[in-house]
Amino acid sequence: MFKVLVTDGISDTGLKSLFDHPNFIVERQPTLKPEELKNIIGDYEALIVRSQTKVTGELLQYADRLKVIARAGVGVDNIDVNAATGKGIIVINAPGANTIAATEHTLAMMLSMARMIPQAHKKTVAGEWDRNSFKGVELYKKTLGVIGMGKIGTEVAKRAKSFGMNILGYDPYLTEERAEKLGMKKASLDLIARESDFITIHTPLTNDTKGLVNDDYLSKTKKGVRFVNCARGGIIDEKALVRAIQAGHVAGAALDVFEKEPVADPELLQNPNIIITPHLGASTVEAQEKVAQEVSEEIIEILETQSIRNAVNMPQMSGETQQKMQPYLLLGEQMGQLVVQLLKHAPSKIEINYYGDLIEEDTELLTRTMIKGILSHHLSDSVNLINALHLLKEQGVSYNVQKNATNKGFANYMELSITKGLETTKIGATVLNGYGARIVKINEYRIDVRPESHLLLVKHQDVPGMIGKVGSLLGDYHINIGTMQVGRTAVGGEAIMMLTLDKQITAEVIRALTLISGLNEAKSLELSNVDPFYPGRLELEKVNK
Ligand SMILES: NC(=O)C1=CN([C@@H]2O[C@H](COP(=O)(O)OP(=O)(O)OC[C@H]3O[C@@H](n4cnc5c(N)ncnc54)[C@H](O)[C@@H]3O)[C@@H](O)[C@H]2O)C=CC1
Ligand SMILES: O=C(O)C(=O)COP(=O)(O)O
Repeated sequence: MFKVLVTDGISDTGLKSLFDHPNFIVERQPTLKPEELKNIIGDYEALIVRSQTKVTGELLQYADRLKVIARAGVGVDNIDVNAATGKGIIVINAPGANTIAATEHTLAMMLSMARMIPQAHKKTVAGEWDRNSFKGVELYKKTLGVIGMGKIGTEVAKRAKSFGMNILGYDPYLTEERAEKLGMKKASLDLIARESDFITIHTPLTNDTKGLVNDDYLSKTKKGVRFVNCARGGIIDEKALVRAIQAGHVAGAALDVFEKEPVADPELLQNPNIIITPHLGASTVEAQEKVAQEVSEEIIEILETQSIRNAVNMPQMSGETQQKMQPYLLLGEQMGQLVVQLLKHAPSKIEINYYGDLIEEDTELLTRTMIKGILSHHLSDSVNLINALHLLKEQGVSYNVQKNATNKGFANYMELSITKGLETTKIGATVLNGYGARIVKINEYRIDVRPESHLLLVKHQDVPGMIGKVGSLLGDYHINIGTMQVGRTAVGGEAIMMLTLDKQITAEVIRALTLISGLNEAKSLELSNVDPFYPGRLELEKVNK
């Protein structure tokens, strides 16, 4: 049974899949104080929030069972994603589910500001029929500057075009071609300042965007410009905005989001040229159902089948890439598990090299699987694909990943080496088309072994009779050998034997093996379960059965 805590106002209809699921208990606590939340968070596997609940690092210290934090919306700035990552907690959101709601709210705010509808409404319902104070401006033939041309910015631009506006867009990812297709112009921030009659913000709040619209930027804008912010408070410096409005340079602002919510600053609340809504951009019936439905379904998928779609703290992969990469992901973790058992110590340095077809792929997740495999030997279950890199940094282990144009004789090949002091161990592996995963190199020895749960590595003198002696001793202990491979670098020197066994070998058998004359070392190597958070892990397990 999984327990899900829902704070903030989340749509009941959207939560239906969780309510209906026999393995989930959903509890709603919409009015908790931070202290109260701290006291109960330890009971839940999943937490669903909107923008109101602050999921701080301190709160997460109490979240011992928490596996998923779901943001029923887009912005995750109310969640300490770093702290969640450190604890291996997946943070998901519902990108796109409230795009239309936020878009329409932006246009509603722009039109309301242009025609002073809230101000006129207030006066009229108070009994005054004032037809002189509210002469607005038209959007037609005006220039709209859109800062942030992502999902919402793009939809705003499309709709503003239908009002006959000229659109300028700024976004580091906006290309000339896409701008042209949308019938708008790609512009710099300065050009937007110089030419826009309206400027609307649609970026996340980041270190780059915090205070993006400040005194300096405002001083570059056209006199009479009007601002809309339905993205995040803090992107526009509120004090600077008020100064520019009071100076008569900025004609007005329509704000849905604030540096501090709820907003209490009288300079904003009582300014006749500023219209305000209480963070309502996503508040439509449709958007609220959709965000809640998307995160509910994803929570079920993550906790029941361990597959992830919209994690904020995990590299994203298309379904097609996931399918292609699945065998490598499992092999990567197994390489990590093996290499650390060979080194016997926790490493201080990790080197990963990709060759052949793999250099064309996004290998970030694959790298994480190797690191997870290495770290889990000493840190066990506390490591997963979410926190692997974070924990590595915490342990002070350096890592380096390289993609190489050569192919090392295989269509794809990956090599993982780890170092502690002067000692380095290395595993090379490939996925053979039609035959599956193979370990093809251990340190300097070439081998060809399918990774299985129980492995035995023997180092011995390259002399006749060694294979027979090892085989017969294992037989005496009723240990069945699945496969066996030998490798050597020079005839008559040291050689290795890698065996796959049907069961784990005991310390007693290892001791008996080391008594064989000519046998230098015997080592049991164990491969455990794969990470529960692989994308498509279940399919992967089917493939490997
Ligand atoms: N008021 C409300 O209730 C709502 C607010 N939002 C907020 O709206 C914002 C945009 O949401 P989406 O369009 O869904 O996100 P998105 O991720 O699709 O788009 C964000 C865009 O901002 C761009 N960007 C990032 N840094 C930038 C910079 N320094 N300068 C210019 N562009 C930059 C990105 O390249 C991206 O294209 C988010 O902050 C989100 O939290 C979203 C929904 C509702
Ligand atoms: O999705 C977003 O980023 C929003 O800002 C919406 O916030 P809310 O869910 O309405 O508290």
